[in-house]
Amino acid sequence: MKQLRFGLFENAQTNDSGTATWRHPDNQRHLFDTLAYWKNIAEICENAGLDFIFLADAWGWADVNGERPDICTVEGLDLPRLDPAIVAAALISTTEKLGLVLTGSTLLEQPYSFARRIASLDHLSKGRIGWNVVTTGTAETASAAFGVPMVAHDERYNMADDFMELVYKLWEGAWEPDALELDKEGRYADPDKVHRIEHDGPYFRSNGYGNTSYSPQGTPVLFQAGSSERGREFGGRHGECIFLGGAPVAKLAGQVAAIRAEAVAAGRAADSIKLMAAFSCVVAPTHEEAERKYQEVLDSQTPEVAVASYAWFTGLDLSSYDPATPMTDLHTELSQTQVARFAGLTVGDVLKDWHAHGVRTKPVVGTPEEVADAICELAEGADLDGFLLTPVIQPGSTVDFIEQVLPILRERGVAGTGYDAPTLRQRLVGTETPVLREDHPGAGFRAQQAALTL
Ligand SMILES: Cc1cc2nc3c(=O)[nH]c(=O)nc-3n(C[C@H](O)[C@H](O)[C@H](O)COP(=O)(O)O)c2cc1C
Repeated sequence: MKQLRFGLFENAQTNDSGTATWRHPDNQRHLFDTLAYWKNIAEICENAGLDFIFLADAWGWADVNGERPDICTVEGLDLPRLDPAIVAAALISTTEKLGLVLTGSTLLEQPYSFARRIASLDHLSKGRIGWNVVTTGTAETASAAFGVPMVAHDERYNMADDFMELVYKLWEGAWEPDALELDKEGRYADPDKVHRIEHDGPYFRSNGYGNTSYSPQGTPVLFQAGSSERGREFGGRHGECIFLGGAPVAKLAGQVAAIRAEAVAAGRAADSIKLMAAFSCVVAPTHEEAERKYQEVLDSQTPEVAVASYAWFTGLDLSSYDPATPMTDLHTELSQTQVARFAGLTVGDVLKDWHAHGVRTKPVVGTPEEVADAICELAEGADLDGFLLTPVIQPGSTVDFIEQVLPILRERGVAGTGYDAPTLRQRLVGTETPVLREDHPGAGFRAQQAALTL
């Protein structure tokens, strides 16, 4: 079995994933707006040799028929938050090896300023930055807040393709990797290695010089998680590391095969994309204790959150449907994944499930051995490259995994023991150098390459 990679799912918000576990007495996430919280989490991850912290993000809020229900404020469901790029910047100086992956939206960001911000982080962290490319599932309220037009689901991916082309030009083509000479007797930089870029796309335009020089990784490691047909096509083209929601092993295996096929269709090697499934666990020395711990997490949550939370992700007000309505009758222009994953269930079933887990899958509840077995079965059965640990409470869930489960996986030889390469891309994608593989479409925008094809 291959050596698995592990990242930690985090969110600069008191709750995440559409659940509201903040009331749990051991949950420290309500301190998310303090540097002390983040330093502690990052230190725990780095000491354990986890590959990265992933900072999710969302824009907009829960909206039920034009109103943000008071329950959202009472439970801290959707707001307030911090900007993950700022959290990542703060953690660069408190860590040395840990990868820092942040979420950024191609609907809401401006590519030129976004490219500059990411390159700045990659320079300062010496190549530890990843970008989770999202088209924004919660688009309706977010577009209202940002004052930009709402764009339909599949078109958001066309827009994202255009965004990518422009940022590749800036990251890969504007400054050659060896443009800076830093010779005090000679030149600071070589003018022949600094290029104007031109982009006149259907959605974005830019004409002129890049604002940042070539950063250690050039393009940050590209993460993606869209699972609709169009989302998968986008991921197969651009993604280097793709997150999958947790699912039964057979379904995951199908998703993995479909994504690898998309990569091949885009002219890339099937194994150039690393697949990581979200994984949640509640672990304790005995099975009974683990079940009791999990029940405490469920009991800490208020059921009324579910309607508002589901509406936040999908725009659908489940309380307005008969509970017996099949989920296959519903359609959304927001996150289609959050409707499709419940095919075969009714609206009533989903409300119950959503209260417990939100967008998260049901945790594996059990002893350290049971959890390690579940990880190995999933990884082997679905040909996964790693897992994104999604904690139910923080830092407790993370510490439990690190102290109780990780040592078993290391003993079995399926988890690495530390940082075996300097940059995030080398560790995660397995490249020899810190930059994009040659078969990645972004590599085609390198200045040298462009010159060769002229
Ligand atoms: C592990 C994981 C993490 C995700 N993190 C975010 C996030 O931080 N922000 C976001 O807007 N969407 C996030 N998503 C949602 C996906 O980016 C995507 O919008 C969703 O799967 C719907 O895909 P579709 O638009 O192709 O239907 C995440 C999905 C998964 C599985």
